[in-house]
Amino acid sequence: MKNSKLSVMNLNLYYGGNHALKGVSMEIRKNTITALIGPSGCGKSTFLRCLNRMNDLTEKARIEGQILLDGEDIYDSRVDVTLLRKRVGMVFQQPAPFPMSVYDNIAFGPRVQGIKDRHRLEKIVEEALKGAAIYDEVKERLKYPALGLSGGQQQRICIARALAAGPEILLMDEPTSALDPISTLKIEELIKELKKKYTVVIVTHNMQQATRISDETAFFLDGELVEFAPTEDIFCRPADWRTERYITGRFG
Ligand SMILES: Nc1ncnc2c1ncn2[C@@H]1O[C@H](COP(=O)(O)OP(=O)(O)OP(=O)(O)O)[C@@H](O)[C@H]1O
Repeated sequence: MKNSKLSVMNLNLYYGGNHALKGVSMEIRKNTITALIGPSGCGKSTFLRCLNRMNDLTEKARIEGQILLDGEDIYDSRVDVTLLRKRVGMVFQQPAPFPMSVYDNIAFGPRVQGIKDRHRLEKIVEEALKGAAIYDEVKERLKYPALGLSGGQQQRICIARALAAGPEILLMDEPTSALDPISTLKIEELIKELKKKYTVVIVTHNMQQATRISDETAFFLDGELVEFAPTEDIFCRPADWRTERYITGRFG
């Protein structure tokens, strides 16, 4: 497919005897926002974690199928998983900055990568904070503890931390579910801005959020990808009766 960033082909995932993803295939296009929706336990987070091999950390998770990133299999044994996770960054539900200053939070990853030069680090931190639309709010407070910021600001610090690694794809697992409506809207605006540079895949329980920000929506049910289509089609003219029941609030 033209502009494909990630191609997922017949992906199955088992947690021991629990078949959590069932033959999922999907093309995720570059510079788009893809929303993953579906009832609790349908496999959204599991699917998201497959995209940067976070499930490798779960001992009993077994995967079959293929995921290609720019045409290359991310599960190939020669893949450097640390590098993969640099290319495919992740933002979680609970904003969880490290208990250190704003500056050190962002510089943490680059320092681990061996960048020591102060000017270079300063530039990376500034760029990442600007990219996460939080620079103006914290530029006078770079030495302050990140945990002293509001929840919405902390989440943008976490996004900045992900950006500092220089990713191509951002995976977001319900990034606004712990935030108030104003902070949520700010993060949504930011995500729409981020797609100019990055490819975004976001799990959300909030269907309005999916309609507000995503280009394409994937509806999961019981480990199966029921429907994957442009967001407008999913919400205005779903092809599958199960999608229709879900988006009209009749189950889930
Ligand atoms: N680490 C794990 N070990 C074992 N089973 C797991 C693990 N993580 C998820 N599961 C199981 O896999 C299935 C899918 O869970 P997953 O968390 O991916 O769903 P979800 O759609 O993201 O749910 P939610 O919306 O509640 O976060 C569920 O049956 C869940 O119990």
